Amino acid sequence: MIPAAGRGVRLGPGAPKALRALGGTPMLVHAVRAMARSRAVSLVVVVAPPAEAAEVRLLLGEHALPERTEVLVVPGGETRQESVRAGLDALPQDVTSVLIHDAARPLVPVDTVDAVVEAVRDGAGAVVPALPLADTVKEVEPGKPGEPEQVVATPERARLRAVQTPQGFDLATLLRAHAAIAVDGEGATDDAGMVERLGVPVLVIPGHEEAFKVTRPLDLVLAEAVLARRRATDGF
Ligand SMILES: Nc1ccn([C@@H]2O[C@H](COP(=O)(O)OP(=O)(O)OP(=O)(O)O)[C@@H](O)[C@H]2O)c(=O)n1
Ligand SMILES: C[C@](O)(CO)[C@H](O)COP(=O)(O)O
Repeated sequence: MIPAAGRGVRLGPGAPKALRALGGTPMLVHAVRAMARSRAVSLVVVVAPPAEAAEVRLLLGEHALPERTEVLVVPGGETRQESVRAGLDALPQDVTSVLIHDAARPLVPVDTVDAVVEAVRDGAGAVVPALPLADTVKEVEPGKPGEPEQVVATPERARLRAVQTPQGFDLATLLRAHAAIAVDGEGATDDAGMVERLGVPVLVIPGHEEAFKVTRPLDLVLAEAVLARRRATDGF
């Protein structure tokens, strides 16, 4: 499943982020192709910005994908979590495992996708690809408006990871996590975060530098450079 219904406010004004061009092709198309490159993926559910769902259907019809890949487009919600919920509701009954991948991570290598799949097939209830941090991270006490923040703690960096997507799940476990959050939970910024709260172990596997999220304008500059290098060396 590819949540793609965000506006991309941090990227600056323009079309919804998933529809903005990367190397002349919408970011969403790159993300769908990145997932479809894995032979384990037979269905891609795209969660589109509600106002652009018809446009997204047309767009995906116009761009080549492997023949074995079925694509379904559903409208998303106000938050990423609501969009993922909409995507889960659209899954066919026979699905037992799901990968959830941000449209905003268009350049994830297929080896990373396959490594997540393998870990789920090996029995993990939830799997996240992750990388160690390069910066030191501070926990802060947010000040009142106009006042500076104060540092309250410095978590031990060696124990921290920056988490990427695709995140892989046993579908029943993820559905249980969503149901629990709907009853009494605060939202989570990633899908594995919800599963953690059930007390289900979340397995960490190595992420990849090229699976970075396009969030701010400089990320788009980096994505263009990575794509140009791939096109020059790998021809895609
Ligand atoms: N209501 C939402 C919000 C986000 N997403 C998706 O979740 C992924 C990760 O979100 P992010 O990169 O934060 O995207 P935006 O919400 O678009 O970014 P911003 O906060 O800058 O607006 C993206 O693929 C985005 O399209 C979604 O499907 N539905
Ligand atoms: C799911 C995610 O990409 C994992 O790092 C991230 O939490 C999404 O956060 P965003 O604020 O919606 O970009």
